Amino acid sequence: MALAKIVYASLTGNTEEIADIVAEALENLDLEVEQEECTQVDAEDFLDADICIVATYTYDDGELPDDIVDFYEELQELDLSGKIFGVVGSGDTFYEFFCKSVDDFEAAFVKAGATKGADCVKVDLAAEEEDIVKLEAFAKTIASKA
Ligand SMILES: Cc1cc2nc3c(=O)[nH]c(=O)nc-3n(C[C@H](O)[C@H](O)[C@H](O)COP(=O)(O)O)c2cc1C
Repeated sequence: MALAKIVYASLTGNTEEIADIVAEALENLDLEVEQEECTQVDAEDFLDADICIVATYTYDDGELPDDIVDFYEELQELDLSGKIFGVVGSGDTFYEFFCKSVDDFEAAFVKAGATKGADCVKVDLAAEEEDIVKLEAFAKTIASKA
């Protein structure tokens, strides 16, 4: 059974809920899923996974959350060739750099040599019905690549 690892950063819960939605959708597609908060893991834990997923919010003018910076820096040093990746996240369209951390993680995965398994999903604050549809489609597409 393919293993999907989801690593998330979340301050007020929106991104954790997004990670939960993706995890449940992947489990319903018969994948084994491990979900961890970003300070509890090392980026190299992705080496055990077939599918590597990051869920992150964006802070202060398009910055990465402090909690996930170490993970982000480690990630870029890895060789993740042969791995499938996907990135989802929450932001707020009020800000100029909406969900920029999602784009930053996409670039980090590409630098690490991973293959994009599905288009990123950016959610405005908490996931609503239309976002859940997008997140489930993300899970279905990425699962089909494993
Ligand atoms: C001080 C502050 C700065 C923020 N800066 C950005 C930003 O630059 N871009 C963005 O898309 N969202 C920004 N946000 C919005 C958060 O990313 C958004 O509230 C998100 O849902 C938080 O996710 P969480 O509930 O998982 O912590 C900011 C929020 C705060 C409080």
